[in-house]
Amino acid sequence: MKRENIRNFAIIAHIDHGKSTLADRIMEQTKTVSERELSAQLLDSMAVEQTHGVTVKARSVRNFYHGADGQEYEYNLIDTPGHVDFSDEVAKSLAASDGAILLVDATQGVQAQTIANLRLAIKYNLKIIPVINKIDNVAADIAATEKQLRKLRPEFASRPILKISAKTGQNVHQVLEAIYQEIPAPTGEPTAALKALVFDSQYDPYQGIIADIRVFDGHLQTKQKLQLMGHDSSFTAQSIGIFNPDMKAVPTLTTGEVGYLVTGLKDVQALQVGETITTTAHPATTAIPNFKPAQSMVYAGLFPKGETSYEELKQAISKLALNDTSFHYKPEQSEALDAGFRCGFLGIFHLQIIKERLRTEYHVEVLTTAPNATYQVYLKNQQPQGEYLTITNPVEFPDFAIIDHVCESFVKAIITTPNTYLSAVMKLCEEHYGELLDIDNQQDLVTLTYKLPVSEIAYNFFNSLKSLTHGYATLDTEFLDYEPVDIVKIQTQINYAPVDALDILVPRQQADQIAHKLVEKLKYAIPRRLYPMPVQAIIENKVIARVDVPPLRKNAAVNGEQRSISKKQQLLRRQSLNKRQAARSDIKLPQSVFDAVLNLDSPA
Ligand SMILES: Nc1nc2c(ncn2[C@@H]2O[C@H](COP(=O)(O)OP(=O)(O)OP(=O)(O)O)[C@@H](O)[C@H]2O)c(=O)[nH]1
Repeated sequence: MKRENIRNFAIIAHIDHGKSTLADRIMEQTKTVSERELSAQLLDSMAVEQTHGVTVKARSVRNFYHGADGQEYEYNLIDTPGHVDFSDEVAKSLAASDGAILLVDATQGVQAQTIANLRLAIKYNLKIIPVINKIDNVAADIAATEKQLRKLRPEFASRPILKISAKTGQNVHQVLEAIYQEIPAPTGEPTAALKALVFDSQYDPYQGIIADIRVFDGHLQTKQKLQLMGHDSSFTAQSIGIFNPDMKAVPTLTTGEVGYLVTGLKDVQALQVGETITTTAHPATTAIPNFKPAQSMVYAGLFPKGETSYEELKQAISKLALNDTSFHYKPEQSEALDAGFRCGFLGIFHLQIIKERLRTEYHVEVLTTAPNATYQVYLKNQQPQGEYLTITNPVEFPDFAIIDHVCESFVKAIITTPNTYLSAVMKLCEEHYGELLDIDNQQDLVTLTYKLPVSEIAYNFFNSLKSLTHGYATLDTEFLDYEPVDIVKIQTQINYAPVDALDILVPRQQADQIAHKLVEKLKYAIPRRLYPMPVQAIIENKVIARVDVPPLRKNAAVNGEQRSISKKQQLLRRQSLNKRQAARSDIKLPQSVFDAVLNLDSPA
């Protein structure tokens, strides 16, 4: 296909506004797939996507469209996820696109994620086509949605705004026409040295790393010797192809085209998303400017559970990380849970999705510890001045006696909510030490901008926000800066043995209250033994709270039964023997224990 007739575009929208449905309709109307094949949403093929009904991974599909101008066009469509926790995926899709269809659900109007995605598209300099979806729905308020959209950007004020139903296919042909008319053809030099951007990748046990690429300059052929810009290592293009929507091999990918490259590389670290590929024979001189991978907001420990071994978890995690650039990991050794990984996520929902993907795609079971934010710890008499420790794991939090001060990451939280829930949302933010930065009214919607400590939103904030607003509010976060906070560590001992995996960092003001709640929750979460087990919460070497996990059977020493002294002594000896054997080593903690820490906000 000649370059002038290629269009690379993404569909961006708020969650559930209909991106995947529109992608399906486009594939159907361009005859990429038949109606029958579309019975299941094709692009959301991952098991976890089908269970949740959301798109987690971006997908690219090549379609051919016969325009009303008589020409044939190659449409490379990239489906993107809409959840706030996956904005990194959206960024990757946009880095490979020249234009974006901004889809807005007429029953819901403009939402926070519509605005956040629009911001990203503008950052990548994309041509944006605003489209109103779900016009067939009886609850659709097309006029109001159009009014909101027109206010979003000066260029939307007077341009035509398409109104479609992705479900019925009504007016979808107008979108197909607008794509070649409005989105520019890719630029680039077909005769220049090869420059291809890796915008996604996955791991195949037989074929190694398969990279999703866009060719920016030159062309790529099978069996070509390739290298990464800035690296010495080289590899051969085992095969190249396109998604149609399944993988289909092609001999060449030329300037502007999107497709896949089978690298044969078996080391999952060998190729990172965002890198530029060139040929060893005629290497390009400069790399394609990289997009910035998102910073991890929350960290949690992932440990093998049940039948899963450490090695299996390691394999699964490294392959998954290749496929998800916003997921980071490093090995961790816990006294209570043994060998595992410290992992960084964009948010709690991201953590849940990773956990499920590990289970459904890699068949490994994991235990996750309570998530925490990142802290910068400045020590007393620190040499050289201004140096700090970066703490992503509460276990590594230094002794309070040597700490000078601690800084925590803060985010800008942009919350869009219907007006009716405004006061409830503001109350929630204030309870979480939020500082109101901005408030913006758009008809029935209010967009609140708060500065919030990450630790406050790392736990239940998102769930509370959703339940307060019956699911209507949206949350988008952006890293701001580190600021001083007064943080202490709560350590937990079960049966006098410290359980490092239960360490949590909390604001000093709330520490006592949290310590009491924690032991109360643990009392019911820890599996019982034949003898009572004390659970203690310790802050700065002082026991702040204590409960006893009741024994499975009554204690020989305290039950009121009439027994001979020698019988009681015998029982007591046996119990104390049990206790000594049990202390430290064999406290097996189920996931419910860590969930208890996670749900400290809810009543005991
Ligand atoms: N009535 C009506 N429903 C639609 C239309 N388009 C999509 N839907 C429905 O809206 C829901 C969400 O659609 P999806 O296409 O999965 O939305 P999405 O934006 O891809 O969602 P995520 O991948 O989770 O971000 C589904 O139940 C669709 O059937 C439409 O034009 N009309």
